[in-house]
Amino acid sequence: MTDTAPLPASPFGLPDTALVVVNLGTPDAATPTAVRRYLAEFLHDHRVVDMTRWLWCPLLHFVILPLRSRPVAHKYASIWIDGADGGSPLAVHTRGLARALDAELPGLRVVDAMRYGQPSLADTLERLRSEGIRRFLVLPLYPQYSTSTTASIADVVDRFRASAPGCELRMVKDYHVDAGWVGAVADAIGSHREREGAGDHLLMSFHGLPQRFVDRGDPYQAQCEASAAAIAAALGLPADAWSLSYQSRFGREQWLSPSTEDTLKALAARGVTRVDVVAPGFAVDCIETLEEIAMMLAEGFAAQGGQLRYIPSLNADARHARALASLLRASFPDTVA
Ligand SMILES: C=CC1=C(C)c2cc3[nH]c(cc4nc(cc5[nH]c(cc1n2)c(C)c5CCC(=O)O)C(CCC(=O)O)=C4C)c(C)c3C=C
Ligand SMILES: [Fe+2]
Ligand SMILES: [Fe+2]
Repeated sequence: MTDTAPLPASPFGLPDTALVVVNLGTPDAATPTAVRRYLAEFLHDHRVVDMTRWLWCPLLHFVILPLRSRPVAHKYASIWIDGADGGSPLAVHTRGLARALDAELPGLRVVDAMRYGQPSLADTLERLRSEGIRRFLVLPLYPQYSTSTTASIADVVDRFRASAPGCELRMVKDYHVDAGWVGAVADAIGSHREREGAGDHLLMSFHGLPQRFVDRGDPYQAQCEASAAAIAAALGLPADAWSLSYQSRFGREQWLSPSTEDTLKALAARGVTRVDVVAPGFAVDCIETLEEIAMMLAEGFAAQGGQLRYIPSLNADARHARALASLLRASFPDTVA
């Protein structure tokens, strides 16, 4: 089949191919109960915490969930989006991006799904199959591949594939240096700099990962570095005008360094007062960007006499949808027109 050949239609004239846009997941309310339910599912995944269950389950159920659910619920409450179409920013923006992609890709049925929580990826695949979909394209909203995130989505896809003979499932692995995506991130940074004036330094902050994962072969760190270098090159930034750091450490073991917090302290100590922070690993805004960077780290930097300006994620921006649509056309030329 060529790039431009029409998709075979289902008996009802609807597309028989679905694009499932998958994100991590998020609580369905900013309450300790909902956060506990979400964290319990997330932190039970062996891809995320690989500690032996004998040790991890008691620690999770009797220490982490009781201690963490309430303060984390307060954090979610501080960023929650009100209104009929509201909710956790990660859910709201993921839904919005799926709608924007649906408009870009008329031959596909585009839906959003979550690895943890609702709408569950496993249930979504099953529902689509019951509605006649036989071909599935899966787009994890992680530009950089990690076993803790992308591979966990692949686990669900593999399980569904094994249970659904006759269905074809294909998945994007990563898009960390995809030219369209790099251009969209660079454009968003460029627009911010035009509007607000360029800061003295651009910090690209990525979600962290235990160092151990990288030591055993996870390509995540190398892909974050390649993404940051490509974005800086697209903006024409000299090496001393930007840096890369890792945020959102969880637990006590060694995570990737330098941390975003330490990097901001070092910049303040060097007399850098105006820092623009962007988070290119987060396709959409979430607790880690809106609460951790734009609220907590910004407050900490202000206390050191500086000004931190957070540049929002691409979210449901048309540039984002166009870049991902091109990526899908290039990745699946026989299916995406
Ligand atoms: C962008 C890529 C991500 C990687 C890699 C990643 C690894 C990773 N995360 C945790 C623990 C937590 N992460 C949490 C939130 C969270 N993580 C990502 C993305 C990546 N995580 C996103 C997009 C979010 C936001 C979710 C939202 O609802 O807005 C949380 C929950 C919040 C909290 O309790 O602080 C935890 C916990 C580990 C352990 C890990 C790698 C092993
Ligand atoms: Fe358990
Ligand atoms: Fe995380």
